[in-house]
Amino acid sequence: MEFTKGHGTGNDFVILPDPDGALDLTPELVAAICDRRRGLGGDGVLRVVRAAKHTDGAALAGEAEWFMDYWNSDGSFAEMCGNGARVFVRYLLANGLVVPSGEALPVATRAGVVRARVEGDAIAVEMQRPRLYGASAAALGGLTLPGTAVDVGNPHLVCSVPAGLDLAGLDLTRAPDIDPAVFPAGVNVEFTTAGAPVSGVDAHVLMRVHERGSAETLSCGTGACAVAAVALRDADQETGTVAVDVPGGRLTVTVTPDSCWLSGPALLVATGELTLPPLT
Ligand SMILES: N[C@@H](CCC[C@H](N)C(=O)O)C(=O)O
Repeated sequence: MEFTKGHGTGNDFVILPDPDGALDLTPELVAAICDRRRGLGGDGVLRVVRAAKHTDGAALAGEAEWFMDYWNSDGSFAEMCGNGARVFVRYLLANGLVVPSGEALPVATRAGVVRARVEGDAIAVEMQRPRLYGASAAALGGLTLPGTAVDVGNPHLVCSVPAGLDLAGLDLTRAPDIDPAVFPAGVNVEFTTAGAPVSGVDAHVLMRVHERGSAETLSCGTGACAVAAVALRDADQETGTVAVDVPGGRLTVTVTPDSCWLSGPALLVATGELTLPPLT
């Protein structure tokens, strides 16, 4: 079957066109495709399916033609993927599946319909406004770091790394320990520290992430939104623009009274033919 590979700030996805929902995608198949040695490799899979043809998208078919069926690299589902949505829109545009009209382009997801617009080389997606809902902590390598639980359609825990501790030195080769009572469905854990001032933004933070279902990735769009919301709260601001530097590049997050725009590069890098099932 045909595939396209794409990424947004190094968060990479295998894109599978399946307009009529005919593909029997299973957790095992997704994990095999995302395997970086035996498969194509990716942080996740984006299946491009008509909303009307997918059980999780059918109720949204009146608002958006296309449903982003997002899967993590371990074969689990997630409600939302910010970088995935941006790459998904790049794919729709590149393949003539949506017509740019000057209006924001709707995409159905498990977290509802998001809207996207092209901003020069970047794709911006209007996400739900991050909701900060409590305190928790993550433990790794003998450290316990306090953090804030944030809902961006999917769950996040944003932990500030204290001055004197090297963000780049954190060992994210294994998942941080989290409180399953707070996060019964697991959580994406972001580690942040302040960056040097950048003109034109209200705050600048550096971020690394250990994603639920995908391990450490070079970037996480929903994570950047969560981190931006926490940075603004810490600056006593309800709204504002935050530059979030991730290992794969820079994302810009603008929080308004009722929404959150995530912007950054979204690129398609390859197309080809995938032999299914690559399960051995
Ligand atoms: N990388 C994504 C988030 C993908 C989903 C996440 N791993 C989860 O399970 O919630 C992004 O860019 O937002």
